[in-house]
Amino acid sequence: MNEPTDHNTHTTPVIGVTGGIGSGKSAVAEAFAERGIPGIDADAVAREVVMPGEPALAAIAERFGAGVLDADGNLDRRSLRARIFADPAERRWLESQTHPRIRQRLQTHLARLCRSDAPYCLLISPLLIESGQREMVSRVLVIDVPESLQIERTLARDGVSQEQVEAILAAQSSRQTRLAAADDVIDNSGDREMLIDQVARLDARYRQWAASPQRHGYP
Ligand SMILES: CC(C)(COP(=O)(O)OP(=O)(O)OC[C@H]1O[C@@H](n2cnc3c(N)ncnc32)[C@H](O)[C@@H]1O)[C@@H](O)C(=O)NCCC(=O)NCCS
Ligand SMILES: Nc1ncnc2c1ncn2[C@@H]1O[C@H](COP(=O)(O)OP(=O)(O)OP(=O)(O)O)[C@@H](O)[C@H]1O
Repeated sequence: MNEPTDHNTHTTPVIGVTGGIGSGKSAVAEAFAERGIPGIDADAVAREVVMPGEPALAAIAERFGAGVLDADGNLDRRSLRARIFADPAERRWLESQTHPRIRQRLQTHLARLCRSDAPYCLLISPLLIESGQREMVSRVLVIDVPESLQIERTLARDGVSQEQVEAILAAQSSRQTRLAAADDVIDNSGDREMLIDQVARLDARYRQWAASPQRHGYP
């Protein structure tokens, strides 16, 4: 197992896709995938590191008690979600357990993904800027929507209360902070067709950029 661990060893450039809860990251990733661009989703990797048998799950059960596990020993995500978004100190503790492991696995997944034939690939993460994952990518694509729309779309999608969505939003970077870190922005306040059009335009630019010998500046 000699997986490269440094992002500089990847031959395929990685674009970080970020945005707050319900901004449309998955929808954007799907539109890129339809154009042949693969991606790895940090939320999916975050689920891997708390599977039964993983050290992070044992640490969580020790800290929060067996009440955060279901009858089969799986993480009760709803229960943990309620606890960590009600208490920033508990959230920071959870992140101290999970984020280093998530980062490490993302490196492994990216190393594999970036040996594929794709011209470039994506790292899709809600906390790209907040969690140090920024270092793993060559540029940052922010999916931008007003907070009111984030809340509206998340409420329509998930069985969560408005209060909980607002608590999750409060735990994430502000819209301004995210936009300040952006190399590129997709405005996802319109319909899906508008989203797909923006992805098509960006994909054309990214392909040109990825093929350029020095990959600096804007394509
Ligand atoms: C608290 C948990 C169990 C809730 O699980 P649940 O299935 O309900 O939500 P899911 O994991 O799909 O996350 C949904 C959204 O919540 C937001 N979110 C999740 N964790 C965090 C966090 N630590 N800080 C801010 N927002 C977060 C993100 O926008 C994410 O897309 C889970 O989110 C978790 O383990 N979080 C800690 C790991 C983490 O930071 N993951 C974020 C990706 S690196
Ligand atoms: N342009 C759009 N028009 C209408 N609905 C949309 C649009 N883009 C995304 N949605 C819907 O809004 C919800 C949130 O989008 P999506 O799941 O892609 O966001 P996300 O950023 O991946 O969220 P999370 O961080 O919570 O995983 C989904 O139900 C999705 O189908």
